[in-house]
Amino acid sequence: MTEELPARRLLLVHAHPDDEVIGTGATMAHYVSTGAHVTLVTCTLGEEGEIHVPELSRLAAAEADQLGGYRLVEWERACSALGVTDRRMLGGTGRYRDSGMMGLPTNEHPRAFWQADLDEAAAHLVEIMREIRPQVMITYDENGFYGHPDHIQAHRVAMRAAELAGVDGPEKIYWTAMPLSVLLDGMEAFRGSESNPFAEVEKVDDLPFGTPDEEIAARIDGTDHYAKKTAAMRAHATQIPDNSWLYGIAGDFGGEFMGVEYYTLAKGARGSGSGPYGWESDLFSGLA
Ligand SMILES: CC(=O)N[C@H]1[C@@H](O[C@@H]2[C@H](O)[C@H](O)[C@@H](O)[C@H](O)[C@H]2O)O[C@H](CO)[C@@H](O)[C@@H]1O
Ligand SMILES: [Zn+2]
Repeated sequence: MTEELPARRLLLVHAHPDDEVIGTGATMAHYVSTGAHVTLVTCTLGEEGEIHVPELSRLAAAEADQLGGYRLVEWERACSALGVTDRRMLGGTGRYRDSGMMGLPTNEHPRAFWQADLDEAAAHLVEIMREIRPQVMITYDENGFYGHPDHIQAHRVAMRAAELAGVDGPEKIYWTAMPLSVLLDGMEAFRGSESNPFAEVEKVDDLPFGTPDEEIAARIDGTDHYAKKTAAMRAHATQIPDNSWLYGIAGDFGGEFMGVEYYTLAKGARGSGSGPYGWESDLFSGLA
C-alpha cells in the first residue's frame, strides 16, 4: 500500500474534533502543501462538548445527545479547509465517546475513551500504522497537553500503538508543546484586552501547559497557511465562538502567532536545526 503513497507520511492522533486545528492546523496544512501524506486519527466525536451556537443548544449530551454527529460534520469541513483528505475516527465512527472533563461522571460512561482498553484501542491504530507506515507521528505529552482525560488517553494509545507496530511505527514521535517564551509574549500582548485568556493567570507557571524553550525540538512555520487554519477554526463553530480569544490572537499577531506550532521530540534523533536551541523547521529532518 505505501508504495502508492507519497514518500513522506505524517500521522496525527488527536482526542476530539477541533484539537486537530487548534494545536496542529498550520502544521497539517503545511505538510499537505509540500506533498506529504497527512493522516489524521481522531479518537472521539466530542459528544460532551459545549455548544457556542445557541440554535444548536438542544443537541447537547444532556438533551438530544446529537452533538457528536454535528461535530463530525464540523470536523470534515475543518479537514477540507486544511486540505487533509485522509481523516479517520479511531475504531470507526462513534466507537469511543468523549469522556468529559476530568472527574466528571461522564468519565464512567461504558464507551468513554477514558475507559477504553489500552491494547484494544491501540490495535485500531496499529492497523493504520501498518497501512500507512508513517515516518512521523504527532500526539500529546503524558499530561495530554492540558490534562483532559481523552487527551491523556490519546497519548497513551498513540505511544502504545507505536510500540506494538514495531518497524511499521513512526521513526520520530513529537508531542504538541507551547514554549514559555511564547506564552509570556501572549500574556503581554493580551494584557488589558477585552477577551484576555490570561486574565486570571498571575504567572506563566500557573498554566497547565508550557515548556521551557530549551526543551522544544521543532518550530513549524505554517504562517503561509494561517488563513486555512482560521477557516478550519471557523468550521468548529460549536467549540470556537466568533468572539474567541483565538481569533484575537490571529487579529493582533496575524499568521506569526497562529501560524507557528511547536513540538517536543519524544522518539527519534533530532535533525538539523537553527537558533539558540537548534529548533528543527522540518519534522522529517534527519530521516533517510
Ligand atoms: C480543546 C478541547 O480539548 N476541548 C474539549 C474540552 O472542552 C472544554 C470543556 O467544554 C469545558 O467544559 C470548558 O469549560 C472548556 O472551555 C472547553 O475547552 O472538553 C470537552 C468535553 O470533554 C470536549 O468536547 C472538547 O472538545
Ligand atoms: Zn480535545
